[in-house]
Amino acid sequence: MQDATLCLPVVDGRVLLIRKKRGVGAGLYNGPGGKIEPGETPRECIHREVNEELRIGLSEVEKVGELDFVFGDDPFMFVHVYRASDISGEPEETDEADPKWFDTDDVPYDEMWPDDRHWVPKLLDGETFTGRFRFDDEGDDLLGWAMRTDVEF
Ligand SMILES: COc1nc(N)nc2c1ncn2[C@H]1C[C@H](O)[C@@H](COP(=O)(O)OP(=O)(O)OP(=O)(O)O)O1
Repeated sequence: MQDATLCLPVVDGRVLLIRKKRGVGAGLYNGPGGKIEPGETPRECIHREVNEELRIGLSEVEKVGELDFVFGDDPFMFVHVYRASDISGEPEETDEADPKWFDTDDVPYDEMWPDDRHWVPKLLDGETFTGRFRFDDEGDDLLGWAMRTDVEF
């Protein structure tokens, strides 16, 4: 199982997403984030990844979720999810990511991983959650999911 992180900065009624340019989920909108490196904490990872992908800093960062992704019968990724209420700097396009702000009532779910429509609204509503999402072998179709809310981290 690969551990990873994901963060959605939500500032002034808008959420900052990236159009992923390479790797897992390339072409889709997602929050910035990535795989946790050996010896790194999840919190250290999300600050590093956001800086690498967008050249910005995060502030008022809280952990709000944990997502467990399964492809076929195999564990795929365990993702620590953060919400940031502020950023420092101006998001820049890099070779990994193209940033874009969206109104929180206009999130582009049709261009995101299919699990996102189940947990992103909870994050935007200030809820905490865990979720387990089971995809087909290739990770194309979401076959089933289960979520809990009001979780303490
Ligand atoms: C399967 O469903 C997923 N849904 C969502 N919303 N996000 C997902 C899903 N699977 C993975 N992710 C996220 C979790 C991480 O934020 C990234 C992983 O991306 P990547 O493998 O490209 O991570 P990096 O460390 O940036 O990769 P390289 O440095 O090796 O390019 O996707």
